[in-house]
Amino acid sequence: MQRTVAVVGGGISGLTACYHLARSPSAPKIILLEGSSRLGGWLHSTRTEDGAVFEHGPRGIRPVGTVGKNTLLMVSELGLDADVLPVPGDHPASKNRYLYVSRALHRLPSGIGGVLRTVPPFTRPLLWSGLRELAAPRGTQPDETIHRFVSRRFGKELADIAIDSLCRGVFAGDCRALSMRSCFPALFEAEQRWRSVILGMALGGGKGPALDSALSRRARDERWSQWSLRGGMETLPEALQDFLRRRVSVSSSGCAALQLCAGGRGVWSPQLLCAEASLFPALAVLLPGWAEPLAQELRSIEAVSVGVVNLQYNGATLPITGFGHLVPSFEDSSLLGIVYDSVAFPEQNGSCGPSVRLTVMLGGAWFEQGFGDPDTVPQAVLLSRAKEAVRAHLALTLSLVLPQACIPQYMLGHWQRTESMSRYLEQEGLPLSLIGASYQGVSVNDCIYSAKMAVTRLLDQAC
Ligand SMILES: Cc1cc2nc3c(=O)[nH]c(=O)nc-3n(C[C@H](O)[C@H](O)[C@H](O)COP(=O)(O)OP(=O)(O)OC[C@H]3O[C@@H](n4cnc5c(N)ncnc54)[C@H](O)[C@@H]3O)c2cc1C
Ligand SMILES: C=Cc1c2[nH]c(c1C)Cc1[nH]c(c(CCC(=O)O)c1C)Cc1[nH]c(c(C)c1CCC(=O)O)Cc1[nH]c(c(C)c1C=C)C2
Repeated sequence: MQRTVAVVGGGISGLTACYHLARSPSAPKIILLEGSSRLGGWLHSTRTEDGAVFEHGPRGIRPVGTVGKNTLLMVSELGLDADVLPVPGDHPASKNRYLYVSRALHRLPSGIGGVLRTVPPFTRPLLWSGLRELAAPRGTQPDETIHRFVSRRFGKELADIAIDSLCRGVFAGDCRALSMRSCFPALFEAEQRWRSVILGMALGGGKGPALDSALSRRARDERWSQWSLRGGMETLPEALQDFLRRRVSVSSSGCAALQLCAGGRGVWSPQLLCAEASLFPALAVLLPGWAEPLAQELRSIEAVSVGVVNLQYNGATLPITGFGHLVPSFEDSSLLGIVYDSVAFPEQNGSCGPSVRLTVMLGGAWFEQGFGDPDTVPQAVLLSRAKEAVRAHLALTLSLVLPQACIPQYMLGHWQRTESMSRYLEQEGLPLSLIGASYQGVSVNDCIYSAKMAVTRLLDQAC
């Protein structure tokens, strides 16, 4: 009898799981249960009548590493090569990233010169931090906050300014609470294996699986820092949806409860990012009472809200060019940073003549402190905060759109939580896999790769 696999959640993780299930030679019957009226989750692009694109969630994907190549391979298989908008290595959006410190924008140092000289806002050359790292002893803790790890190895100034900002620009989170082991596993392991992160990065980096495609070779040759798609990131879930038509039954009535029946199998892709920080309880409540140990672990995975404000300034020009700028928490905790979308992807500006498109990211781990309850904060408050920041940082005035978002937070001990959930599923013999941004990486690449791996394991078990 043909097996049935249920995939819960039609974000990029769930759609990728369906894609690999449908392509398998022993494809099961696939049911996709989605709780909203559209598929794609956070890959959501608003396209205006004049052709401008505004992203609600991710706006660029990195092409590097196993996970980056894997995504480009899927993009190629879906026939999207011609839609890819690359940002090559010599583009200003690849070379220039800024920090807003002491009410001024500072370009982050790059190249040998940048490392040897003192570059503000830092008070000594970054070379000093590198030498300190090479001499620092190996850590002894099973897990550590990112801030502690970096202070111990590279010094406090780098942790306070650069790492604080980096964590806000990737996790919208606080590096004093996030786990090094779970957020940056490759760096954590480099220290364990080689004693030094720098040595580990230089000497380590074993070969991953062969996932090359013409697109990933082009990305390597042209040193792309990131890529998007002409019609916006939502083009990817749309292409997956086209592929899955007639291969998958989609139900948009969502999933109200999960029950095991004899011989049943399920791949669970929970709701991972939502407007509020309470998404994991959402999956936890679907579980039957007897799976309380799993529900408890799920409830303890936190997430933060991000106010995403898209702005378009017609006829304006930016005073600087680059990817964007980040604001460290000591400068302004509730303003995370501003992405200069029109610099990286001018093709998405639309036909209204020259314009500047920006995305202001607000809140994150500091949302409640800065704006109150994400459920009730008036959009006008976020909009005016965003416009004010653009005026103060970039001397531009005017406006458009705004949605909200959430990013899961890997706090200390996250690795134990994920291991304990896997052990529980194995011990109980539960036919379930947990995939998506709350477990093994928040990037689109991570979600796509972990969905593929879960399907491979599930199909292997069946053989
Ligand atoms: C503002 C923002 C910026 C980002 N920027 C980047 C970036 O630049 N680069 C990058 O790589 N990544 C970025 N990310 C991260 C990345 O976009 C997400 O981690 C990823 O899209 C998560 O995909 P997912 O499928 O796991 O979850 P989601 O996209 O949240 O999808 C989950 C799906 O499950 C559905 N669902 C929920 N509950 C139920 C239920 N009970 N029954 C059925 N269905 C249900 C939801 O409606 C949704 O469709 C960003 C995220 C945000 C929010
Ligand atoms: C200001 C807030 C945010 C900005 N982007 C995100 C937030 C919360 C979300 C995000 N950004 C990236 C990822 C994926 C990470 C990956 O592993 O691929 C996610 C979930 C990419 C990214 N953005 C910045 C960095 C340093 C990275 C890591 C990869 C890379 O080096 O490209 C920096 C950055 N993010 C934002 C701004 C304004 C900014 C720096 C100028 C917006």
